[in-house]
Amino acid sequence: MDYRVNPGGCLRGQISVPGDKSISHRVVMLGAIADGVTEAEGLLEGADVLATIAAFQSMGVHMEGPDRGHLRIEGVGLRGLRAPSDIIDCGNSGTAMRLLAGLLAGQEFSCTLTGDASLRRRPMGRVLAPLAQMGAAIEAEDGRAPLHIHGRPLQGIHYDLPVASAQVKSAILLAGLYATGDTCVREPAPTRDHSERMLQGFGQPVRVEGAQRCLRSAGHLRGQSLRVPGDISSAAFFLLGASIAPKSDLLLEGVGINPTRTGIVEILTRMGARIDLLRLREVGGEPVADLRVRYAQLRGIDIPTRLVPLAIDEFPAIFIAAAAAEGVTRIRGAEELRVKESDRIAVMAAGLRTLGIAVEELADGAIIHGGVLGGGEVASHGDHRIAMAFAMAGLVARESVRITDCTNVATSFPNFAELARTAGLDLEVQTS
Ligand SMILES: O=C(O)C1=C[C@@H](OP(=O)(O)O)[C@@H](O)[C@H](O)C1
Ligand SMILES: C=C(OP(=O)(O)O)C(=O)O
Repeated sequence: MDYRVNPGGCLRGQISVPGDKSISHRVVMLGAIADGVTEAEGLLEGADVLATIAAFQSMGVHMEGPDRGHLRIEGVGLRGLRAPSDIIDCGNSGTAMRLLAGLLAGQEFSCTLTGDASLRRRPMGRVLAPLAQMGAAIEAEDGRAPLHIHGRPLQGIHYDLPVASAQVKSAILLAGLYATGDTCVREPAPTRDHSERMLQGFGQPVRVEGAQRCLRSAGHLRGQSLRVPGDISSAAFFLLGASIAPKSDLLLEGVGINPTRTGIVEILTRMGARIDLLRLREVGGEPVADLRVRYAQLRGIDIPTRLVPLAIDEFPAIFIAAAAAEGVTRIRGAEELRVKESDRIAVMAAGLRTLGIAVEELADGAIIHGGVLGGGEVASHGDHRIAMAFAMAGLVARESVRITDCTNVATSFPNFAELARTAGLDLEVQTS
């Protein structure tokens, strides 16, 4: 499935983006192994989260939904999962695979996790190493999926994360629920803290000791009812589009603004964007606001490296903002982008060059020279965020932009095309 975006137009009105993907995965996981019922509202019904739901159903967890964002989970308790009937397919989702590896390492059964071609290329050694230190037995060729997990008793560890990764942190903390003693993870820089917040909400204390997060298993979790906030990583494409397209004025309702996720707001604001945070409130243990974004001429900046983990999924959008800005933008310290659903540095650089923008690719980032975007055909390489970022580039391109291989947009934002059209993007979905 391809997108074709015709130039012109602006983004206006009021929209709500779907539920947060990171939080949705976690509520399914914790709800499944909690005691009692968990009810989620506003859950993302994207393919990545559906893969996590199917994984727990195959391990004997009964769920109703998801139906219009509502999911009811009958928790089986920490020790209630059963050996899955088949190989677990995590699809395109790194979060599903890495968090499940931690959650399943201490079970009393064996299972296998696999995924699509993109996920089978991504590094899993980063979770296998700490889990092995905890006593896990996980076989994987060359540190890649499929992962063959042989459940074993685990013991807690103190682990210094070599990369700033919320997925690795979360995998270790989830394994810690099944381990004896304390499990502590130290991060080199702050990363999203949804696991820590949600564990607390389910009655499992997580201690914060400087850059270290520690837990000692309470032996059980308590089922919860919670509402999932809108995903700031999905809102990011609209923050981008409205910032670069003249006459835009858009309100995004109910977006999660957890400070470990708001790097995109800070980066765009530093570039000159006009973004207002309105009606600040708390939803499901997470801060939420309505975001108003209006057109503004953006300027190139040097992106502070401390903001990289706080905006890690927003770099495809940031590359487009930089291309549409006046002057030069430098991105450094972002080598993690090379091991996402695609090599996001290489794929963004190639796509921008196709549209006539000068980009110097660096091992850990890029230097982007803002200019006028032309039209052309850009390959998304099956990466949802690349597809949505280039769709927004179409607002300011001189000719139409065709983006190929956009099916995976459904992993994180199933109604993207429809919502973008509602807001004013001239986007056609082409299936051949
Ligand atoms: O924990 C999570 O839910 C996520 C963590 C990030 O990955 P890393 O931990 O690999 O940086 C992010 O890119 C991903 O989309 C979701
Ligand atoms: C990197 C992403 O997700 P995951 O690691 O879960 O595949 C993403 O959604 O941009």
